[in-house]
Amino acid sequence: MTEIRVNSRSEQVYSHFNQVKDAIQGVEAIDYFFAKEMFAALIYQTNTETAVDIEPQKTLYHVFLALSASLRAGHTCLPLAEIAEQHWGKGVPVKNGDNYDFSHAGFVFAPLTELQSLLTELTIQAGDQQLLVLHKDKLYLRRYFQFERDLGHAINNRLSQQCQYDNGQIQQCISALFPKEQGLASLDIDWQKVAVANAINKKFSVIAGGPGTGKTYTVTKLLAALVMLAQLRAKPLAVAAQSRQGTPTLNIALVAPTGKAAQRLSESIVTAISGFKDLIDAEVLAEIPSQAQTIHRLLGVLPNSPNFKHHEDNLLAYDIILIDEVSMVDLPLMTRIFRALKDTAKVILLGDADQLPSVAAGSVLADIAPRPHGGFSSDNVQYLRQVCQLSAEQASEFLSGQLTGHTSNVDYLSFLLKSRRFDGKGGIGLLANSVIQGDVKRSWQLLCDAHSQQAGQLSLAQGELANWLAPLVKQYYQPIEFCANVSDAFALLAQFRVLCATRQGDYGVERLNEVIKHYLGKNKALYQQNEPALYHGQPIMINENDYRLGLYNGDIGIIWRVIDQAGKTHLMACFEDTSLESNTAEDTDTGQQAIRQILPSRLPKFESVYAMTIHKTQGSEFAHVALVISATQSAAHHKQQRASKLLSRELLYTGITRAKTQLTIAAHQGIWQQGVSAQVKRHSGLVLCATREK
Ligand SMILES: Nc1ncnc2c1ncn2[C@@H]1O[C@H](COP(=O)(O)OP(=O)(O)OP(=O)(O)O)[C@@H](O)[C@H]1O
Repeated sequence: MTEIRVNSRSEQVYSHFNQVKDAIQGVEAIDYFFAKEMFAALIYQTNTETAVDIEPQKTLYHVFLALSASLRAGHTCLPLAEIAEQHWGKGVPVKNGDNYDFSHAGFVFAPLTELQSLLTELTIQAGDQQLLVLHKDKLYLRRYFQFERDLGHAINNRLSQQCQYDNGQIQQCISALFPKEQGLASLDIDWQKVAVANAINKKFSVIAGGPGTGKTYTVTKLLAALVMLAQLRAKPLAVAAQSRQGTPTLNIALVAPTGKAAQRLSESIVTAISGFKDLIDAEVLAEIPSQAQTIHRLLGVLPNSPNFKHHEDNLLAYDIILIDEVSMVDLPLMTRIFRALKDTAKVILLGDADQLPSVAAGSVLADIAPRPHGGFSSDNVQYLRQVCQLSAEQASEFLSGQLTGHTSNVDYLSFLLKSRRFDGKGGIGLLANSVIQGDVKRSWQLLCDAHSQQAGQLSLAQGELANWLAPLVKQYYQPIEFCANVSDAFALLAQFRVLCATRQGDYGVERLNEVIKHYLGKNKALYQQNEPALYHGQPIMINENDYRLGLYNGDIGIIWRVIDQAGKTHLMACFEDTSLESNTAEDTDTGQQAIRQILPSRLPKFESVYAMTIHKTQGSEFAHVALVISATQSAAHHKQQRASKLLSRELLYTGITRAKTQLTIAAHQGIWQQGVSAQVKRHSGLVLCATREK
C-alpha cells in the first residue's frame, strides 16, 4: 500500500488556477478551489505531517479535480475505473513544425489497485467524519453518498412492505375500472390496466412512458382504485357515508418539480376525471385532488436555506404522494421528499426515463426505471394474472415478451409504450423513437422525407434563418402584443417556442432572442442607457428563485400594459398563477386564468424568452416547436461544424417531444448524426433491492 501523508502545500502540484487550466483540458476554477480545499480539509482530518513523496499527492490532487468535474457534470460520484490508467484532461494535438504538441499535457492516473489503496487509506483514516466516501470503488462526497443511501433505504423499505388489500377486492376494482376494451384482440394486453394493478399492491411504484402514453389517465384510475379500496376497508357503511360528508378516506398529494409541470398535471387530472364520470362513482372521483403543487411548496421552502419546513422530524401527513415529471427531480430533492414522508406513505412516480436527467446531480428516474424492463418476478406475474384476469398465454408475455430477458426483477416498474397522442404514423412520434434508439440513419431520413413531402408534422428548415424563422415569428410572436388581454397572450405564447441546445453560440438562445427581436422590430433602438427597455407583449423567463415573490427559475411571464385606477398606464410583469404560491404579489382574475402582476423593478433576474434551452422546457409542451440545432444543410456553406458537447440523443428526444402537432428542425446532417450518436450517461450508485447491483 502506498503511504500517503498530506501536507499543506498543495502548491507543490499547482501554484495557481492558470497552471491547472493550462495543464488539464476542461478544468474550471471551481475544480481547482475544490481540490485545494479538499487538501486543506484532509490535513485537518488526517492530522498528518509533511509528505515524503510528492507523487501520491499529485495523484490525489488530480483525483479531487476529477471528482469536482464529475459532480459538475451531474454524476453523484466518480467511479475510479473511469480514470484509472487514463490520460485525463489531455488536449487536442497542435502541429509544431514536423511534430505535434498537445494543447494540454493532461495527467496519467495510476492503475485501479493503486488508486484504491491510496483512497481507502485516506477515507478510513478520516473515520466517521469523512468528507469522502469510497464505496464499491466509487468516490463520493459524503453528502451525496448519504443522499443515495437514504433514498435507497426509503425505497427498499417500501418495497419490503406487505400489501394491505385482498387480491379479490383488487380484482373487483380493476374489472370495474377497465371494462373490456373494444377491438382488443384476445391475446392483447391492456398495459394501462396492468400498470394500475401493478401499482395498487405496492408502497412504491414507477409508471414510465413517453409523452401521451396515458400516464396521467392511468394514474387517475389508479388513484380511483386506491380510494375505492380504502373506502371498502373503511366500511361499515357508516364510515363510507362519513367520507361522503367531506372527510376524505385518503390524504393524497399531487406534485411536480416546476410550476408549469404542476399546472399541466392539474389540467390532465381534471380532464381524466371528467372523462370517467360514467365509469367511476362520483364520491370516489371527488376524493381525487385536482390541484397539483410544486415539490418545493409541498416541502415548505425556508427562504435562503437549502432545507425545508418538512423533514424527518416534521413529517408530511399524506397517505399517497404522486410525483410527475420525475426525470427532472435531482437526487438531493428526491431524497428530501422521502425523508419528509411517513414510512407508510405510498409513493407513485410518473415520468419519461428517456428524457434528459435533472440539471443538478443524479439520474434518479433512469436509475430506477432501466430500459429494457428487467422482468417481473414469478410471484408478481401470478398476482397480475389473477387480478387482471389474464389468460395463460397473456401471462406468458410477462415471462417471454417485451418485459423480460434480464436477470433482475423490477416489480415496482411499469412501462406504457403506446402513445395515445402520436399515432404510430405521425412524424413526431416516429422521429422521437428513432432518435432515442440512436438510429442515426433513419432519424435523418425521416427529416429528409418530411422535407420532400412538405406536409405532416415534421419539417426540415432550409436556408438562412431569415428564410424560415422570420415567417414563424410573424405567425406566432408578432400577434402577441395585439391580443385583447394577457390571458390570450399567454395562450398564444404557448402555441410556439424556439428551442436551442445551448445558450451561447450562433444557434444559442442569446443570439436567437436578439435575432427574433430584430424580426419584431424590438431591437437595439429600444435600449435606454445601455439597458434593454421592456416593451408591451415581451415574453420573459425568470432566471433565479425568489421565494418571497413566489417566482422560480424557469417561470414564464409577459410584460403587459396595464391601466391603473387613476387611468395611468404602466408596464407590469404578468404571470399565470399556476402555483398559488404568492402571498405578496397582487393577484387578479381575468375570468379565464388567475394572473399575478408584479412591478418589473421587483423581478429577480430574467431574460426574453422567444428562444429557450431544451433543458428549461422540460415539463412544458407547445403546439409547434422550432428546434434549432445548427445551421441548416443549405446554409452551412461547407463550413466545418462541430456539435456542442451538450448535444445528445436525450437532449434531442426531449426537444422533439415538447412538440404536440408541428415540429420544425434546423440542423446540419453531420451535427444531427453526432447528436443522435451521443448518449448521456450519469454515474451513480443508487441501488434498490429489486434491481441488479451496480
Ligand atoms: N386508454 C385510453 N383510452 C382513451 N384515451 C386515452 C387512453 N389513455 C390515454 N388517453 C388519452 O390520451 C391523451 C394523453 O394521455 P395522458 O395525458 O394521460 O398522457 P401522459 O403520458 O400523461 O402525457 P404527457 O406526459 O405527455 O402529458 C389524453 O387525451 C388521454 O385522455
